[in-house]
Amino acid sequence: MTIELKSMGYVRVGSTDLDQWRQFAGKVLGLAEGRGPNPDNLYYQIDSVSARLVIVPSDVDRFQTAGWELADNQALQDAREHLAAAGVAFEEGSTEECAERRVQEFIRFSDPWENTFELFHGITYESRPVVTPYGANFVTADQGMGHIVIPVTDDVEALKFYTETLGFRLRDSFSLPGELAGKEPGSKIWLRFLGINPRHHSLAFLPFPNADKCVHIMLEVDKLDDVGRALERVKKYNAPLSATLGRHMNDEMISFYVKSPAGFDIEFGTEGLRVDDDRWVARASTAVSYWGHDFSVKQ
Ligand SMILES: Cc1ccc(O)c(O)c1CC[C@@H]1C(=O)CC[C@]2(C)C(=O)CC[C@@H]12
Ligand SMILES: [Fe+2]
Repeated sequence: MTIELKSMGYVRVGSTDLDQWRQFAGKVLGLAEGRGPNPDNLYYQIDSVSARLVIVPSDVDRFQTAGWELADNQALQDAREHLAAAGVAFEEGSTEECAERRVQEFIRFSDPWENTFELFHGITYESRPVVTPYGANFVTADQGMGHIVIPVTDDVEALKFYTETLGFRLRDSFSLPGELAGKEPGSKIWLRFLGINPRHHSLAFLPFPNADKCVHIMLEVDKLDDVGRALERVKKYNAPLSATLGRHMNDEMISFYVKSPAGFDIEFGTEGLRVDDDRWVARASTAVSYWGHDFSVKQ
């Protein structure tokens, strides 16, 4: 028995200044503001799902959690048994918390590096088509909301945890010099890219500590023009660019990175690779990008 995650379903972020997020999510990223049960929160849609990105008032600006989607109640029950057998503690989401996430049921757990995630089923979706502010169409459906990169401190244990315990599949690896993590010169640490659906990676981990529990979240649109338009809005609204436009080697995504009000980056891209698990073999990329992605612009 293994957990069968379907996709990344939603992301929740704490904010000290919701107006900053209103401008960033609505005007810079071009997400559609929706409605939800708590009038104090901001709810964003990128497709028919009621609430993909939720901004919650908080005394700290930070990533809170992401929800991973399971097929149904039976799959969530299997996941509870699997986590219990693996010795991973979890909590049940309350009725109010489920209503707030617009899901039928969820559980919450932490990985060994204090990254908190949720597993859910039964997300709600809206009858009216979503109309985003600048007309971009986001690539979701079987590929989910996008991908997330999180920090871990032990890449060997993290690969075991995310593949054996949570059922992610290894899609690509990229090495960095061990010195970056205080290891001996000449050693390597591994950035691992893991998938659960045709999206090349839904989760990646960076093998060194980061005070923020999120390095970046990637959102994908279906046209290069909408990446270009978003990049123009980054400049127009003076949002801090973290990396220039480029094309990644492993998933072939053309993207740029912009700093969100929570401190982590949003990667905004297009043309990400779809993979077929029956044919895919895990590879090891030898560069971050074919071209571009200059991270030295980061302030
Ligand atoms: C290498 C790579 C391929 C596809 C991606 O979607 C993707 O986000 C990345 C990683 C980019 C990554 C980063 O976000 C933060 C700074 C990083 C860790 C580096 O120092 C090298 C790779 C960079
Ligand atoms: Fe990424």
